[in-house]
Amino acid sequence: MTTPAAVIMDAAAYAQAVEDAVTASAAYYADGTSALDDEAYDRLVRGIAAWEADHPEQVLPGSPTGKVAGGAVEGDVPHTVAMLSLDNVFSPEEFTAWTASLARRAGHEVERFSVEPKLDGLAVAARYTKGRLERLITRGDGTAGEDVSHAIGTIEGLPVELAEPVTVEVRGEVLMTTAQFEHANEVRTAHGGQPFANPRGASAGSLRARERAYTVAMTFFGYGLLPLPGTDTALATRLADEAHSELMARAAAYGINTTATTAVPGSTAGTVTEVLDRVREIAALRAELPFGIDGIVIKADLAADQRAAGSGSRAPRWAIAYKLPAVEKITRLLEVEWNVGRTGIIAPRAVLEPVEIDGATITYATLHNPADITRRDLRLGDRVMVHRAGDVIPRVEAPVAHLRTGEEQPIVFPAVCPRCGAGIDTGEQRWRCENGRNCHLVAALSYAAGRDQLDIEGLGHTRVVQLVDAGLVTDLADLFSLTREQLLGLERMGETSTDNLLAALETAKGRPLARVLCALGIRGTGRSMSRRIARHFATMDHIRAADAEAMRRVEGIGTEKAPSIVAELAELAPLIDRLVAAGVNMTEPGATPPAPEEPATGEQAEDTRGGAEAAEESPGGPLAGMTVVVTGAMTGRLEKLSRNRMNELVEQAGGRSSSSVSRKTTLVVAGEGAGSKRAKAESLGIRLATPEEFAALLADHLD
Ligand SMILES: NC(=O)c1ccc[n+]([C@@H]2O[C@H](COP(=O)([O-])OP(=O)(O)OC[C@H]3O[C@@H](n4cnc5c(N)ncnc54)[C@H](O)[C@@H]3O)[C@@H](O)[C@H]2O)c1
Ligand SMILES: [Zn+2]
Repeated sequence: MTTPAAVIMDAAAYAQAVEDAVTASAAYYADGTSALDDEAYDRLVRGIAAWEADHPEQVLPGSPTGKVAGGAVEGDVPHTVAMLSLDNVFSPEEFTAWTASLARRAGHEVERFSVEPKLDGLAVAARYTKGRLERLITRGDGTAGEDVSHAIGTIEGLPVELAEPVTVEVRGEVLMTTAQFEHANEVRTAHGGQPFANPRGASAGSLRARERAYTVAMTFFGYGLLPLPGTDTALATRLADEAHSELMARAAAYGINTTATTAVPGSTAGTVTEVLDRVREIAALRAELPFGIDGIVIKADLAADQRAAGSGSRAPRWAIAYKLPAVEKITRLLEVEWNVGRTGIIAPRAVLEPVEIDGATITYATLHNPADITRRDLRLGDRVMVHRAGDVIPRVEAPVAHLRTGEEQPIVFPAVCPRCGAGIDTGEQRWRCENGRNCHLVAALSYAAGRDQLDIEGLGHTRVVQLVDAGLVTDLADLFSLTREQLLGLERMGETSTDNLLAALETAKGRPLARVLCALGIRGTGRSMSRRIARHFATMDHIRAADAEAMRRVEGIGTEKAPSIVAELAELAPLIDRLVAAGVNMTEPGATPPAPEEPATGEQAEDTRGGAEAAEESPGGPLAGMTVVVTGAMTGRLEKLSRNRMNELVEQAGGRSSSSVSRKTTLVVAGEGAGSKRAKAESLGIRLATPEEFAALLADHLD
């Protein structure tokens, strides 16, 4: 699994690629503000390397290939021994091939490897004189680094004073744990700064920053220990001769933090198989680690093997990075959705421009909670760093703030529960619908009682909440078994309102099947779909008897929707049974059930389908075969009818209701103030009717 290379066509594209890579690299090491994610950067550098292999005479001196930090970083403090990068392998095969070349250089099979996580931060050298930390230097270009001694004392795991008064250089990685990163961005944005895109960038930026009004914590993990000019001879000899694993134990004894304190401690292995087993173990733990790793570093453990293998100018030959797939990608934040969970927690979710991370296409990512959005200063349209490791739900790490265009928009937080419309308890970090666990039920019942469904007068949102809170109603059917006594027992429920509500419930039982079906709130079936299903099947029994195939005969129901509707109806069976028992109407006025299907195949099946449709419409009423659009204000007999009721009427009269005028439209009912739809109908030569004319046409269907 090697990152594919960018394709470079000519010298001009090559020069541009070199410039882009160096710019990205400089930003990456300086303060973590590269415009590219690692995968994009690696692809670019591979493209550069491929082009250079074909055009060796045209290699530009500024090329990043073969250099530590891509040649983009400089320093003025010379390193005693070069601080190199690492070569990479991406598969067991590549790793095995590397051990073969290592054996050739060492003159024998290497029999002891050290295996450590490859920590994703930045390398530093810490110089201790007589046990005191005196100087901290970045890797720089490998030969000289930058003095960052101002950070001494702010890095956990890198003590100012060692447990022994030794003069040594400790090398290791400075990084931010996930918690440190979150905190750093919080502090930073609170000080008016822009958030860092990811922990690696945050540690690079924070380590180099001087004279900030605040300090943020970072963590150090040592992975190297070597003598300095002032080291006493006996110790220097031991440091030169000890195995890597022994040096790590020594560093830990001095008080330096190492991977030994983590869930993925460095270990040794005797064979390639053992190494690969350990690689798999570490990789499997990656998603749960409190810090980022981007691979596993395998080193020849014994000093003699290391010496025999030697080093190149960019990387040692005795160590290799077994790279793991990238877990971070930059993409765009398109939208924020607010979902209400089972317990009423209202959780934001990021809708992303689809991005592939480690083989999976990511479209959604968690945003934890509203405070998190504020803390990260996220905006709609932001380029964001998305993190996904293993099966853990992808998360938005942070905005890539330096890529902002100014077009980004603030994220609007909901003022009421997006599901049931109740107030939101914003007292905690995680917002919660005031209806808590009842949110779903309240939303479902309020919807069912709504004007376009069962139209139960007197059963508004507040009343629903009251009934649910009192435990009187746990589903739709319970509404119809409410007693007078129960209702009278509720607060603010007098005799009159009780009687009115009971009467309204009685009326609701007689609503057409389409509305009852709609009240059930089956996913993907709104008002018009419910009407079509009800008209097609005529009775609830026919609907329930339908399999996916039969369901698909309803206009507008495709292969995906049909089985899900059938399955949901099956789930609702007990509820529907109880509604039937309560006396709720389960037939659609004016509709006739479909003729029983004759088994048919191929073209014949199509014919049967056409026949079924024709049969559905033929009993049809005055609007049979017509597609009707209603627009403008209704008057006369139609004045009080909602648009939904109008559409319902159209369909009861055998027509199809539509909301937009097209060539398929056969009639436009244009009331007062009908604007563009009327104009369009006129331009297309479509028949127009006034509300009065239409009422006359529908006389039989108006009550
Ligand atoms: N996004 C960008 O714009 C951009 C630019 C430049 C580089 N990069 C990324 O940086 C990487 C190359 O950087 P690099 O040169 O620092 O090399 P590297 O990160 O691939 O490997 C070398 C480094 O690994 C670190 N390391 C972690 N754990 C270690 C351990 N246990 N033992 C030894 N070393 C350990 C050390 O810091 C060492 O310097 C690539 O993955 C590239 O994608 C990205
Ligand atoms: Zn709610």
